[in-house]
Amino acid sequence: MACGVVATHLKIFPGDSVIVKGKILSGCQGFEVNLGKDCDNLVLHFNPRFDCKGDVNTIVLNSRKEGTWEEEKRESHFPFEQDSNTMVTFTFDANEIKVKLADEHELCFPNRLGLDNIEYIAVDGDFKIKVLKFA
Ligand SMILES: C=CCO[C@@H]1O[C@H](CO)[C@@H](O[C@@H]2O[C@H](CO)[C@H](O)[C@H](OCc3cn(-c4n[nH]c(N)n4)nn3)[C@H]2O)[C@H](O)[C@H]1NC(C)=O
Repeated sequence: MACGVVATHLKIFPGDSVIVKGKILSGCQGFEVNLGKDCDNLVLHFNPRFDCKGDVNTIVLNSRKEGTWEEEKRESHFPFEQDSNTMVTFTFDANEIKVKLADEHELCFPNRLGLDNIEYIAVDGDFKIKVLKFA
């Protein structure tokens, strides 16, 4: 997997959104967007998998607390194509993170860590980030 982009010391509060735009590389096995406090405390690990770790065309979502993965959620709605551009919007709320995919489909993931702000974002995998926008 490519070594991606990391942004720290952010001040993302409830009601704020992060828009990630980029290109899914040809032959992509998977990519991930991680949001949270730091790399070991993630309120959301968003991990579309084309074909890796036993998953095919599945979005794996999870949280990570003090370096330990918690219970995964899986989403079979998979509007991603290799060698194409995509956009994902993450809207942070005190109780959950709303994820809007490029086809307007929305997912929700609980704010299990109870974070009242997000200061860390990391994008990694077979993905070339083009835009990281805060709204
Ligand atoms: C079936 C038996 C065991 O279950 C498998 O267990 C794997 C290992 O935990 C799961 O894969 C991990 O799933 C995680 C999300 O739950 C992550 O996607 C993880 O890859 C990313 C990753 C980040 N990090 C990491 N280490 N340190 C930091 N900061 N980040 N380590 N791995 C994957 O390696 C994998 O998703 C899971 N599969 C199922 C079906 O549950």
